[in-house]
Amino acid sequence: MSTIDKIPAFWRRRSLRFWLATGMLMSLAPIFTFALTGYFLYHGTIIQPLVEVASKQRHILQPVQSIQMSLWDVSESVVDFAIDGEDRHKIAYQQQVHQIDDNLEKLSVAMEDQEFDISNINEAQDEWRELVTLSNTILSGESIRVNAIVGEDIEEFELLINRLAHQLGTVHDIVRIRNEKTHQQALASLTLSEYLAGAGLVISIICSLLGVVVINRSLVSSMDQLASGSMRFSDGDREHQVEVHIPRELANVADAFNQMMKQIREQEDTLERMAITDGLTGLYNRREFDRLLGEEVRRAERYGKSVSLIIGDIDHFKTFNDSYGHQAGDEAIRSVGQTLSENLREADKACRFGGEEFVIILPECDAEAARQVAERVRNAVEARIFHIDGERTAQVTISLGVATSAGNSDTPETLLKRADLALYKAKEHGRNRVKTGRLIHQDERTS
Ligand SMILES: Nc1nc2c(ncn2[C@@H]2O[C@H](COP(=O)(O)OP(=O)(O)OP(=O)(O)O)[C@@H](O)[C@H]2O)c(=O)[nH]1
Repeated sequence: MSTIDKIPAFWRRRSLRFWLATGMLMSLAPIFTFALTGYFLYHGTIIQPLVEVASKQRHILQPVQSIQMSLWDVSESVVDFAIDGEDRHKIAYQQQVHQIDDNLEKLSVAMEDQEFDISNINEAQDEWRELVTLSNTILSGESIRVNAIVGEDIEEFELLINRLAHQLGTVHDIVRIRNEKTHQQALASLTLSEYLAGAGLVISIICSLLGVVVINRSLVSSMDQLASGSMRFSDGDREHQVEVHIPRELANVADAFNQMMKQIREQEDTLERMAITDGLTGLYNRREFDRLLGEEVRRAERYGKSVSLIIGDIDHFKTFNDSYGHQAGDEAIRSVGQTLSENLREADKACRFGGEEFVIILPECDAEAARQVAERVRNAVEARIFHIDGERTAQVTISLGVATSAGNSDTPETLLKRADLALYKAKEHGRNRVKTGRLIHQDERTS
């Protein structure tokens, strides 16, 4: 499966903006999510209960504590009055009574507001009223000493004070217990929030890493591919294709790059072909022939095989040119070139040696086989009728010289020389014929 097949169609060709936005969203989404969740969680389960606790503290526990303090002042004023009968105790008592009345009222309203059971507070109010009645009775007496009656009243007064204090203590405890419960719940929520914040942090880090991967996959690795593709091409790897599919912008660059590389490849191929071929016939040119002959002679030498060489020259070509014109001469050369290509094996290499001369390299081909090839070519050239100016037709013949090198008997130059001598003989013996060159001696080769 190629890389492109692994990318679902939806993701292919998505723009750079899309990938950057996706990467950023992946990084930031968990942070926003956890921030919002955290806010609602903190607000609903921690802040709100704590605010409630503080509010209860202020609206219930404060009046309770204030009443409890005032009760001791009331007790002190009444008892002191019973002892010394001074009016200042009455004044202090009245002030405390007002305060306790006020606070009891506030307490009752606050507890009702906060949906507490107010039976205790009602009982406390009843006991307070009883206490006020008894206190008023004590404070109306003239004695400055504690007599028997006042003593009884004082005892009952203290009993009532204690009961009221106890009642207020119960109210205080009820509120405190509920506050503690709320506090505990807030603390549990705080712990849960801490875990969630930890998990959120981990998820945020993972998502941020995923965001980095998305940006890396979409941008950095695509750019790396482009860079490595350019490097490979400059290092000579002409077949490498840059595979970039995301983001769209870089995929377009990759497409343009691949297209450009294809054009360069094609131009290079054309140039390479032009450098080794002859423009008129499409056969190998003289330079390539020199290289190919050297290569084949060396190969034959190394493996102890034979290699043959045929040189052909169009007969009376000067006369042909003079009769039909230079363009017709070119047509004749092209026609002979095509005849050669059509009558050779794939391994054989036909070249235009220059002018109206051709050479054929026949690897792993002995003298007799080469002679037969030359004969076949000669016949084919003679039989071919070609058009020279749209209307007229013409024919040419060709003389051919053949030379064969067995093992290390020849160098490229001696093989060529022998084939050339054979061609000369073919011309001498009347043209349109094949002649085979004799073996050259060692001293001839080195001279
Ligand atoms: N049209 C054309 N003529 C060429 C080309 N190259 C060489 N010639 C001509 O080919 C002719 C070769 O003539 P010669 O070397 O005298 O030989 P020939 O007339 O073929 O006689 P033989 O080879 O002895 O049969 C010359 O007139 C060259 O000008 C070419 O590319 N095109």
